[in-house]
Amino acid sequence: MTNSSGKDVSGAKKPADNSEKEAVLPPKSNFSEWFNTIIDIGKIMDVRYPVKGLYVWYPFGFGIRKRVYSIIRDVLDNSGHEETLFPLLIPENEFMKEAEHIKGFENEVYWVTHGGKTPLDVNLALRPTSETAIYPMYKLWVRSHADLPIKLYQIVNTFRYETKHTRPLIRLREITSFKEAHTVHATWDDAKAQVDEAVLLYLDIYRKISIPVLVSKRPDWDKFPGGDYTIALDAIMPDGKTLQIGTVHHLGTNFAKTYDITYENENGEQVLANQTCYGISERSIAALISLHGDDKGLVLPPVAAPIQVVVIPVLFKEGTEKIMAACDKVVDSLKKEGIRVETDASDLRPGAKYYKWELKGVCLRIEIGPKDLEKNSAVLVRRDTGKKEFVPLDNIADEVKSRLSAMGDDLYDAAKVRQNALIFPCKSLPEVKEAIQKGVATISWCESTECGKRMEDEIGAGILGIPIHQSGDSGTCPACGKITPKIVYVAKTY
Ligand SMILES: Nc1ncnc2c1ncn2[C@@H]1O[C@H](COS(=O)(=O)NC(=O)[C@@H](N)CS)[C@@H](O)[C@H]1O
Ligand SMILES: [Zn+2]
Repeated sequence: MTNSSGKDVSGAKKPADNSEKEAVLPPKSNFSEWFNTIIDIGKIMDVRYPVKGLYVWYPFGFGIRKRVYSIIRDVLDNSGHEETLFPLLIPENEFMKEAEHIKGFENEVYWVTHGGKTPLDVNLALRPTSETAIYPMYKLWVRSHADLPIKLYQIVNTFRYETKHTRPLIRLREITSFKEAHTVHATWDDAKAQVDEAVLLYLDIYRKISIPVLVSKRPDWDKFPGGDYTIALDAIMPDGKTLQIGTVHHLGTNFAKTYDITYENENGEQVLANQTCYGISERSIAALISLHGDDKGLVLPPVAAPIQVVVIPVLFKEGTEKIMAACDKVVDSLKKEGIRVETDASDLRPGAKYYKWELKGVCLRIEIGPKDLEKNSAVLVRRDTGKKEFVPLDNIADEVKSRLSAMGDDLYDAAKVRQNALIFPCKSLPEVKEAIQKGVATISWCESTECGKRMEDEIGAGILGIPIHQSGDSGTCPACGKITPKIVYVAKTY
């Protein structure tokens, strides 16, 4: 792609024409290459869009997103939240209130300065997150105690001029699937209760898509700009680095002061409101793909799989009609149960079919051949374990349903075992340094900033957070030797 002066601006890899062979998936042990390849050949996102940090959803990948985000919507809608939509463009004067007081996003924000050839009288920011779009409206909406709490969320695209290495699903400049909730409360404690609820809701969402997470309080120097404190959910990726896949921020009255959000209490006084905000992005999909995938490709929990079952007729010269009729009957009975099922009647060899559908993470494969028909049975193969079973055709729908529901739990349990195997309790900083090459270290910390910063400098990695569930056993802070009951996670992060 070239710009008006003929300069090649694509910067992306040359478009692969159809003749180019599909890339071969490397083993998952080479995680970085595995991830980049599966995003491409698994038809999740097309990374060739000619703007750095912006990517295109393939329909298959979008099918995964659609299911994950319908789970997010269900959990939020069933916990007193209402979905809405605020504008994308934010006037400079409102945005700069945040920049003066809170210094959050002024280095990451994109600006719109013209309408066509006409310079705008006020520059407009593309929302990097929507506090500065929403809170001037909250100021208009919040008059009295009776207006509280407000619990709204939106699922929008946001824009951040990320200067670190951009990657599809993990670090984008256009975050295409940014679910942001913004709540308003009468007191600091009410907002704290909302933070606690939001953490539980996020745990529920991630449990539903079989993702185990670490929950911790970010150190003060790493909290959300303008927040009182941040609770974060991190997934341990297969390479041992952590990916922040959700954050919940207690904002105190900081933004209410900046945007003058006050309510009249029972005594007729004007009181500053307390707020929270909490976000999830397409990193949720990155974690889903990364934690469950294997050397053969995607492994998708049934709730997120665009195709849950593929029926494969094993055809020979004769008996084709009978086999196809049996396959159609199976497909009908599964569709009646709301199961997402396809038949692969293509002329690919069976082995090539297995490869194709395993790559796409289809949860269950059903094979029906002449011998199966004679026994009125079919072969069922689970994608996660590869386990092969013969099941009677008569109640195939129940057989499939029971395996699909077991698979979601089994995927979670297996991922939880892998996560725990990547957490290394340490007693000294050299041990931590070694442990974070493989996963997440735990170490005692007296919680003083000075010790925390010293530890980070010596380790060459950041304190990820203070686990919200602490064992309570005491240890000694490796920086000052003080006895402390607090342990922290230390990890390399995305
Ligand atoms: N460049 C990015 N690409 C993809 N996801 C991102 C990016 N930046 C942040 N996220 C995700 O978005 C979540 C929320 O972002 S945030 O900055 O922590 N929090 C906020 O913006 C608050 N306003 C809550 S919505 C993060 O936890 C992270 O999972
Ligand atoms: Zn200390």
